[in-house]
Amino acid sequence: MSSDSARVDSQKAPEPVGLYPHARRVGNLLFLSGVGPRERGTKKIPGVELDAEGNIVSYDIEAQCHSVFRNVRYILEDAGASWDKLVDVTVYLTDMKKDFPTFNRLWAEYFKDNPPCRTTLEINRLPTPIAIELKCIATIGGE
Ligand SMILES: N/C(=C\C=C\C(=O)O)C(=O)O
Repeated sequence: MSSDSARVDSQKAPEPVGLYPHARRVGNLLFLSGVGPRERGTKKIPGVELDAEGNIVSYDIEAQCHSVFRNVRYILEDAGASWDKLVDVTVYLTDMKKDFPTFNRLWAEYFKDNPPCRTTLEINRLPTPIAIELKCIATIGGE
């Protein structure tokens, strides 16, 4: 890995599910790895009911949205950035038709009238049994 970026490992966000940091800083930009609605130190996913094989039986998208926004905030804060420094967010939903209206409403509540750029995509499956994952870029420092 190039040494001209600094690794960020959050102590509050959920543990990565593979070999990647929570974020990397390059100059005054902060690139976050994709993060979902999980809780650090537990396999529990807010609002999700799983069967014995770990397949999703049901989930509450509102609980997942609150959780994933909280995790993004944790990573930003542990990196020395903040929520209002987000500039670009890619949103992955596993069920656009069902979950987009709720997600879109909560997004507006979290960002009020100064939101970052956003791209929302539907994908078939995420690496963990979650319904939403965010990929974020923020600015940091240099002010
Ligand atoms: N970023 C990745 C997974 C994140 C999953 C989660 O936070 O639940 C990845 O595998 O690249």
